[in-house]
Amino acid sequence: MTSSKPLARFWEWGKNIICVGRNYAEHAKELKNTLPTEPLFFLKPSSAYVREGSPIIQPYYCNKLHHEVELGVVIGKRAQAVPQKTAMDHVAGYALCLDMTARDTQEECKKKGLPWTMAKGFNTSCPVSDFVPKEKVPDPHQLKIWLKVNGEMRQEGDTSDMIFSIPYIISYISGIVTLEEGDVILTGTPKGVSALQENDEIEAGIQGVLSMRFQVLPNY
Ligand SMILES: CC(=O)CC(=O)C(=O)O
Ligand SMILES: [Mg+2]
Repeated sequence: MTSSKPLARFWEWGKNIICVGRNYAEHAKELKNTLPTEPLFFLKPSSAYVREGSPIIQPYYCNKLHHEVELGVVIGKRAQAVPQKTAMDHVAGYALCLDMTARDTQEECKKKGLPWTMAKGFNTSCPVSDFVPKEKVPDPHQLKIWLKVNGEMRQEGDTSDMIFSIPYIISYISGIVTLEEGDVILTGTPKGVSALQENDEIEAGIQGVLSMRFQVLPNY
């Protein structure tokens, strides 16, 4: 197993950000989406990363910027078509991630049958926490993740509610896209996504593990 030490700065490596969508039934329901029969996934460029201390910038074309709090799984060892049984051997640790979404743009893309890159992959669309080595998380399917906006709770989810488990997701994705050390898989958001305003303060956390803060700024 590769040492988890260099992964403490996984967000600087220009690695893949792979996002699973509709992995919580209640969230799929709130957006009136159907439930997937296999993991639905899309990519963000690594320029989407932003760290605490820097703001989330609302894209100029977006009038409905949504937060989606998600558990990130950080890959520690190359995974190519791995079975579920050994999938967790490829995990180095975890991070809290936000899948920032230009919801109005995504709705337009869906209507026109276009890819979601402008809606999901813009600069600062992937705020991330510090890296948490897997030894510090006894069971990643028993974590409470939450997000507040200006002190008000908007999202409270439990990773036990994920439709597809982490080993299943790794096995499925790695059969299509080879996963490399430093790649991150965002595992989908629980219910409670909502629109943000300029200057809103976001605080999000994994209960008992860590929390992080970000401010939303306009693009000018
Ligand atoms: C409908 C979405 O935007 C999918 C997604 O990113 C999620 O469920 O998380
Ligand atoms: Mg998402």
